[in-house]
Amino acid sequence: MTDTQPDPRPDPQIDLSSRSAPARLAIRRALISVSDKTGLLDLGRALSTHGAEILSTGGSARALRDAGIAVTEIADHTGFPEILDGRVKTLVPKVHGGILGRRDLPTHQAQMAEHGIAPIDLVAVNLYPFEATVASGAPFADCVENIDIGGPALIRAAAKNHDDVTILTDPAQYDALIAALPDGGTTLADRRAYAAAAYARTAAYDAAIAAWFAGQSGDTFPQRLTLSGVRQSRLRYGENPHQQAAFYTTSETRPGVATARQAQGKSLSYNNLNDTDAAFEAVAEFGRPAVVIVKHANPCGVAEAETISAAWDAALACDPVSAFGGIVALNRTLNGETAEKIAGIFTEVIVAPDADEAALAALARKKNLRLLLTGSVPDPSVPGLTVRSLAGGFLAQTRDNGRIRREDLRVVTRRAPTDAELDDLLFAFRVAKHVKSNAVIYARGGATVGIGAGQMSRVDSARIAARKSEDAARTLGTGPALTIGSVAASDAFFPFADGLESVVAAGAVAVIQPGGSIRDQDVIDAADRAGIAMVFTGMRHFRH
Ligand SMILES: NC(=O)c1ncn([C@@H]2O[C@H](COP(=O)(O)O)[C@@H](O)[C@H]2O)c1NC=O
Repeated sequence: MTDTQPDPRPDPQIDLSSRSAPARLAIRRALISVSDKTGLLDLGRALSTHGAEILSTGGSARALRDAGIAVTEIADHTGFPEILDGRVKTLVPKVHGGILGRRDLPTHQAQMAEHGIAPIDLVAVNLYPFEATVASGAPFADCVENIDIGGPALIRAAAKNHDDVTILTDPAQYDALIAALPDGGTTLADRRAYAAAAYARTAAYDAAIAAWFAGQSGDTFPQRLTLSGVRQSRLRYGENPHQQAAFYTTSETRPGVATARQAQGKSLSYNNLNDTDAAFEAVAEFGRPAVVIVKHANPCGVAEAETISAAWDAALACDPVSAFGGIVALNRTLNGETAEKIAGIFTEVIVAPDADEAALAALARKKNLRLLLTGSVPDPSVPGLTVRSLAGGFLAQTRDNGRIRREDLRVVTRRAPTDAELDDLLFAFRVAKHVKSNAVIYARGGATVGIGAGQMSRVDSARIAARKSEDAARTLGTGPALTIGSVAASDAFFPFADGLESVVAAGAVAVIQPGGSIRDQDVIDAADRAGIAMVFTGMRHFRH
């Protein structure tokens, strides 16, 4: 569940002696104007029971009245009708004066009395569903009409005058408010927490509107970009125990860690979330049943096969030592047979679109193992933005949704790859996209047999991948390293022939790489001398 409640505990650093605000604020008059009517009747009933007069706008007033709760239409209170199809309902001095007038200032009190303005002690507002309207693909005019004007004005006014006014912006806050009524109302600490949540809400709302407008004119990188998220959980710690962390979700509905249902297991850590995201994005690249095992955000085994169980076997065989304590992502429903096998080694997280009954039963014994079910798999070709912070700012870029197909490849060597080699080359290059640079991948038969990740030299990545393949062959007792006769993928071009010569030395018989180096011809000549096939993709997949 989304963790939207403001933390009502006062921050010890904050001076709560604020002017003459009472310890508890009794609510004599409340203004309710909500689009999302969830919890409205419970709130209205509780306020009414505790003697509050309720003012309310059209639809909210109707719902309250229909439930038998006493309510005054805002138009009757202000003496001014709701006009312009609801564009002006509460934007009148009698409402905003009642919210903004300071109770501790005699001048404010005198002016309020002079103009017949009654104080409003609580404002409960949630906004026109702009984000949901946009997400539904509604026409431009409908989206514009769903930009709430009066609501944010009420929220901002009430939050500003939090000394005297309680502001609720989310039905999830109603229970706490209802519980505070018998105690005499909200505390100043409560109201400050609600005010913080209120400004965060209007900021996020305006950020969504700004992003939508920028998107309408095709501007992916507007002059000012506001990131907005809702805290889904506080994490026990960050990447390391001395770091604090929390998980925020955005409005993006891409299937993955943010939208998944956790079917079992301990709570997810910062590293779990990061690695699971990496694993699930990688496994989504493949059309056939596929498994990706990730350690420290890098795949240590990837395979596709006729069945998900066979894909697991092949992915594990790539590097069974590193797979210990890994994150396992599947692009098909987890079945009992595969679940039994995965549970056979220590696994931190399994993420899959779904799991059948047998799988759930098989994993139930492993109480700590986290199982995330996402419903579907993300589409790797869908565009989107990714961001990363750095000192003094953040970098934004479009998601790497590049996908190389067979027809994009250019054969640059005398020998052309066979059909089977082409399949493996494309497979290996898709894996390379999800391995930190410099990445060199060896693959055969739809499975990785050696992964070299994150090295400063491409030659080192090639050698490390080959050595790991030898280690795996030794561990599994399968004879010589499986790189012999494999294909190799490089995420970026070989700047010199030495990288290519390394993969040839490891036994690769076909290579896929972007090309584009000024020394491409040296690399092609080396490939021809070795009698291997090589294709250029024209697309690089750096990943940092
Ligand atoms: N225009 C106004 O003065 C105004 N005052 C409040 N609203 C919004 O009207 C909605 C509630 O309307 P109703 O109670 O009629 O269902 C709320 O989402 C509230 O944010 C307004 N609508 C939009 O701007």
